[in-house]
Amino acid sequence: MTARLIDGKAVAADLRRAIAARVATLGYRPGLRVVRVGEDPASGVYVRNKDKAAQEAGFDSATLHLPEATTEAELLAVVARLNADPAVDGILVQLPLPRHIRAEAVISAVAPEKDVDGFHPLNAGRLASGEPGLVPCTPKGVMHLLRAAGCSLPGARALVVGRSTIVGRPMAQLLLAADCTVTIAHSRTRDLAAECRRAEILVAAVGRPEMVRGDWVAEGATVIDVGINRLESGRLVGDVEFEAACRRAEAITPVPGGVGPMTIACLLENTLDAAIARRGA
Ligand SMILES: Nc1nc2c(c(=O)[nH]1)N[C@@H](CN(C=O)c1ccc(C(=O)N[C@@H](CCC(=O)O)C(=O)O)cc1)CN2
Repeated sequence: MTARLIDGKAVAADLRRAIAARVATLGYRPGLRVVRVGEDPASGVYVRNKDKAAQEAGFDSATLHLPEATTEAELLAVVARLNADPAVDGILVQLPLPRHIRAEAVISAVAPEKDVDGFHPLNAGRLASGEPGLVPCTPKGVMHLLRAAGCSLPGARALVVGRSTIVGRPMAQLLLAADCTVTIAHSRTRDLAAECRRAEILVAAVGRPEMVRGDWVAEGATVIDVGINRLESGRLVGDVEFEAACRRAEAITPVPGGVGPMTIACLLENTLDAAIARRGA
């Protein structure tokens, strides 16, 4: 079997077009502010791409780039100002932050109704309770991809490899909300290979290059690779051994061009939802 590729670029482009069309019907431009602290080069690329996508969709978007030496108190003051600004519908603080700033303190300081990353504990709690709220962009994007790929979710055995608060946990909650039978695997899981081989839907979000071996993939599985790892050669690879997995999976996301583009499209979707919730349609 050679797996069908799930084209994240195309699905993201469709979603972005639909969002732009909806924005054009509003009597205002949804406001997005992305805060970047320091000089992490990858963050620089992601923040630029977010700003560009937001502008293209008709948002009022801007990036606040603060120096590496910004203190936690200074960053919290910036967040407080954005919370109070009526022109701002969505606030995103790009991660990772410099080591001297506690990410949890900053995430908790963002007003939950403007938390377009969906990382605030209130939004995490809403997701866990099955209540409506803002949902983290990467797992939300994965759900769009599974649906676009025609994957049948109710009752499916889904395995999420990784338990981060940003991807693994919300991913498991979203799959559960879609009636999958969900397992979360992590660094202490015994016999990860056996767990993977049982999965009809396998979501890898561990951040370790090609850790999920091709022969761990069940015949006919749908494989979603959330990992984006840059090797010393400069090549980007996912968390799944792609070529070997393609021989067993029915459908698979590539890296790049799979989940990554969906993260940005879903940021726009969250910002549009936050704007409509605050200001109306
Ligand atoms: N506040 C946040 N910080 C971070 C998040 C997040 O959702 N919120 N996620 C990641 C980085 N990220 C967005 O911020 C992101 C990563 C990758 C991509 C993407 O499109 N990747 C491309 C490849 C890009 C390349 O060549 O390097 C792809 O997969 O095709 C988009 C967004 C951490 N921080």
